[in-house]
Amino acid sequence: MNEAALEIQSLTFHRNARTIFNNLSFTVEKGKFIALIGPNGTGKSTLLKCLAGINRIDSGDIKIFNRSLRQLKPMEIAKRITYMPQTTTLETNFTVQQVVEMGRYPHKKRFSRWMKTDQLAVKKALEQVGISHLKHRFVPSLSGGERQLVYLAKAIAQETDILLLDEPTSDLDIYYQVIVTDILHSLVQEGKTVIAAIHDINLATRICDQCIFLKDGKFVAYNAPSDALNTENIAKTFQVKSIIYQEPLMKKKQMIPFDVLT
Ligand SMILES: Nc1ncnc2c1ncn2[C@@H]1O[C@H](COP(=O)(O)OP(=O)(O)OP(=O)(O)O)[C@@H](O)[C@H]1O
Repeated sequence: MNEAALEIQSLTFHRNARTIFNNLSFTVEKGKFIALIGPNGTGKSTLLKCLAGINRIDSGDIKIFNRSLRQLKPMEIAKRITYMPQTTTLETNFTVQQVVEMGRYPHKKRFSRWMKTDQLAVKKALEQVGISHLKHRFVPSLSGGERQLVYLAKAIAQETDILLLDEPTSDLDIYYQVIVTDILHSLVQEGKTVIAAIHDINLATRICDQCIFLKDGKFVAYNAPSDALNTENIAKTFQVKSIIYQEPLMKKKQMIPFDVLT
């Protein structure tokens, strides 16, 4: 097993007196791509926000590369973890370039100068995501999919070891789904750890190293997709009947939902 990028020990989190997670423990290996799969309202975004230090957990501990989040200041966390939210509606009138530059803020001291490394990181992220041509556009003028790419570029420009992405492909057409999937793969190849909430089960299980099926704050499965993707886990997680088949060209399991369980 690789070094642990994240160790979650007995995580408990309540919201408005409701328990979202109770004593949840798991480990994420460095350099793995984890897909977080589960129904609406089951806690995927909440979990990502806990891991990013945005949601303060009630008890337990989250360690990133062996250091507890509790010991780290927000700027220190932001040098190690990028969190890309699900909602990409930014009303403020920033250009694409300015938003991607915000990814560099954790690396800057107050009043410190903009360095060549910052400029290069922004340029590289814009190019990698394929949105250099949009850099002077104002973000509110972009389509939903274009905005999602801007936020991904910002996350990449932050140059962290761990990326937590909430629905990074939900607004994208199939062309950009493939582009973004390739980008995420190359980040993982570089040794980065990616956890992404993804609703498209076939996409998620095709591209990840391991997937978490989450239901009401509990793990139904945390395994390689070839093991985790089965009719029982789909039924337990989504209350849906499904057919699982082996796609012959990619040799990956895929799923067709066909009825709800009553
Ligand atoms: N700020 C908030 N205040 C109160 N309740 C919240 C808040 N954010 C989320 N919740 C509730 O916490 C639960 C988990 O929400 P969360 O957003 O984590 O679900 P999710 O699995 O990401 O769902 P989706 O797939 O719909 O995005 C839901 O019942 C949601 O209504």
